[in-house]
Amino acid sequence: MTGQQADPTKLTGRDQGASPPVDADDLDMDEAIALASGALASAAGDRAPHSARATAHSGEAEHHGHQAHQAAHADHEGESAGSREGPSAGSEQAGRPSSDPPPGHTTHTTKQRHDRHSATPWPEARAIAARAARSVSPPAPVPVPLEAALGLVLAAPLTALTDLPSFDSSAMDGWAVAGPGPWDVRADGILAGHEEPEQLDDGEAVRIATGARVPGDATAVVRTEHGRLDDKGRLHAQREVVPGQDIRPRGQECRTGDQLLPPGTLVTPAVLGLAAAAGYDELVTVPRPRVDVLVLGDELLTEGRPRDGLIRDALGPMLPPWLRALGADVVSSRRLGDDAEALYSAISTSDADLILTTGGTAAGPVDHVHPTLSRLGAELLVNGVKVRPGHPMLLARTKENQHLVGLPGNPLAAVSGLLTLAEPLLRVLAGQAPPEPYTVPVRDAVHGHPHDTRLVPVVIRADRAVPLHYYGPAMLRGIAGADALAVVPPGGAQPGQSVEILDLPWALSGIGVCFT
Ligand SMILES: Nc1nc2c(c(=O)[nH]1)N[C@H]1C(S)=C(S)[C@@H](COP(=O)(O)OP(=O)(O)OC[C@H]3O[C@@H](n4cnc5c(N)ncnc54)[C@H](O)[C@@H]3O)O[C@H]1N2
Ligand code: MOO
Repeated sequence: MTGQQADPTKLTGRDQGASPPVDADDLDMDEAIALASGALASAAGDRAPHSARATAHSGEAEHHGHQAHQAAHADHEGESAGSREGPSAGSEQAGRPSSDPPPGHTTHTTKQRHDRHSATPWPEARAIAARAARSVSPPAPVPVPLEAALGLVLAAPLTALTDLPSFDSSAMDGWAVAGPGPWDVRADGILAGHEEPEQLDDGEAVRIATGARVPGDATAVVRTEHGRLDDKGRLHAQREVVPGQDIRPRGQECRTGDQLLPPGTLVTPAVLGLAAAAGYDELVTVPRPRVDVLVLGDELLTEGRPRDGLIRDALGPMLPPWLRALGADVVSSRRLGDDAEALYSAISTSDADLILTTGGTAAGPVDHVHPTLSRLGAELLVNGVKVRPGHPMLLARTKENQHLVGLPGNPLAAVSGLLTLAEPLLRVLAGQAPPEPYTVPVRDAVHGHPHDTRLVPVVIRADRAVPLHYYGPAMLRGIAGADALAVVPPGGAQPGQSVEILDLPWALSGIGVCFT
């Protein structure tokens, strides 16, 4: 990994030796119920945190366990009780499968809720997101000056506008020679950028610089260090001279009209260099998909320390640069609080290709995303995904050529939604080919969810994925030190088992390249 100084796999201070915090979503509701009813009593013996979760509604969970586990219990409880609902609502939830409507909820709300049975499997959710983007009418390609094209994708093949090299040129500093030596050396030399030099006759040589035009009839270039001038000023080669040596013939790299790169190529610094060499001043590119980010939640502060039950908005600072790294143009990023009208108005007036909301995807009293989509007549393409964290994420078509990805509010759950739904969609809209999937064996056992895929922050060390601690849905501590997310199948992964890896955009390319 580039530029990483600290090793996040090493624990320090009082965390030393602590086992990874149990994730808030280690169990699904059915298992929690079984635990609560004692059916899994023996399993609960060595999984104390889980049994604590099953009784979370009684308020005991917060007092179980120690150190890092305590934070995870709080999440556990939060997950089963609903992040903005009180303890009694929690106890309702903890006692029934998530597919059952809790008392007091309207049928409308119940239908909007995601449950495990209607949730989309993780690989399928990604495929649906990519397909949704392919259903959009492709935008007109735009010509962009070279200096603004980094990170965009070529909308047309990069075709050579010239032969490269465009003239026969010297590969070395030395003498251009004609015929066998020794050679009489002309008085004038030839530098790069000079006009066409005079022809050489057999037995003649001329001083030449690297990159300069080779005179017609020159048969080779003799490097400075391989030639010697005698006292009459004649040049002698000190090595055998092979015809054509150190001459770069015109068109060696390409001929005018050759395709140098196909459409869909990401414009990297090397592509900019090649394009310039091949004669381009601007490149025809796929316009960046335009994204509006809407951050929901009355509890969010934009500065200072958390206080009075308010917390810092972690997603406002995180999502725009991450989206840019995925090829998007973030047109706006706004905080709307928990205001259903403001959300309705922001979505209905947006002309972005993608609207990204954060928070408000669950069934709490101020979770307005589902009702608003329903009011807008949006088509839900994905309503919950079998992935932890982040299972309440959603994808909707809000109008022709416009989609909305609803990210759950828990920050790591939001990352999961970003990589599961927004990334495949944006890649297609941005004209990028999907990255070739690859797997890496995990170094340590990774705890899995019984039914769902789990995304776990990892660092790659010696060709092994090392799972990081602090991967609870509300935690960014793990992902902030990670190279990638490991895709852990239902049931978990054993040491040495290969799992798919989702790279984080900055881990390979470095921050300067990917965030322009
Ligand atoms: N009854 C149910 N409650 C919940 C369920 C469920 O299935 N049934 N799912 C839980 C899961 S899992 C998640 S994830 C969250 C998703 O909730 P929302 O998308 O509605 O998000 P909020 O309730 O608005 O927030 C959740 C949590 O995240 C914090 N948050 C929100 N925005 C930010 C931000 N920009 N920066 C930092 N933290 C943020 C918020 O304060 C809450 O703590 O729902 C569970 N509940
Ligand atoms: O636990 Mo949720 O799955 O935080 O997204």
